[in-house]
Amino acid sequence: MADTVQVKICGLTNLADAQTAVDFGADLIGFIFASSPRQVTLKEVRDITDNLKGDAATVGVFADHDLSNVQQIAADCDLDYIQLHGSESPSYCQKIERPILKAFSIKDQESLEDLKKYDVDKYLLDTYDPDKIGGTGETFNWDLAIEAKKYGPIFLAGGLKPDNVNQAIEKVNPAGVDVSSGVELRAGKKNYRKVKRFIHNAKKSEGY
Ligand SMILES: O=C(O)c1ccccc1NCC(=O)[C@H](O)[C@H](O)COP(=O)(O)O
Repeated sequence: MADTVQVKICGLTNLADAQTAVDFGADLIGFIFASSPRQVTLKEVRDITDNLKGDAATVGVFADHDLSNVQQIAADCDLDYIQLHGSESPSYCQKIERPILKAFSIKDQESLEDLKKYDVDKYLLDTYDPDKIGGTGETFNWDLAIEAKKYGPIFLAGGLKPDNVNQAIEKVNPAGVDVSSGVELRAGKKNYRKVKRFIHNAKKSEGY
């Protein structure tokens, strides 16, 4: 049986969607401060987290932001994790005083070379796309994710959906799975049936 897998629902933009994800059992919920159709403001995230019931960890997603900007937002929103989704250096990551999910765009074997330079809490593997840094809706070769586990705990992202998340967990046995577009009605608005099925199917792998 697979180990306990953490489920992160990303790209949340409003309280109703965030509360639904938490109520269905999400372990982490992600808010995108990077440029994205799912981008949120500090005020929007404060409004969500101030009113949210439950104990999911909150994740702020940034890409090549000024360090001081990240630290300020993290403090103002009391974020539990910082997800760095750009080309932040290892020394930049060391300066963040909160647990880090460092995202890596995976294209081929060579993409894994970057991981060995970083000492972070979690390695989030996402699909390489020349035009998007996240939310691609596309999977990558999961054999590379299996190989990446030698560097530390990985979160598998990229093109996961209710219908393939169980297969992904059975194959890769990651520390966590992450989804954004695969559980949406449209960019920035979640489909509750898909959110429920995604979390159910991910947790099913643990024998739930
Ligand atoms: O989702 C976005 O729009 C996004 C934009 C810029 C940086 C990061 C972004 N998403 C971060 C995530 O953690 C997503 O969940 C991850 O990329 C997977 O997305 P998807 O393939 O749509 O499930």
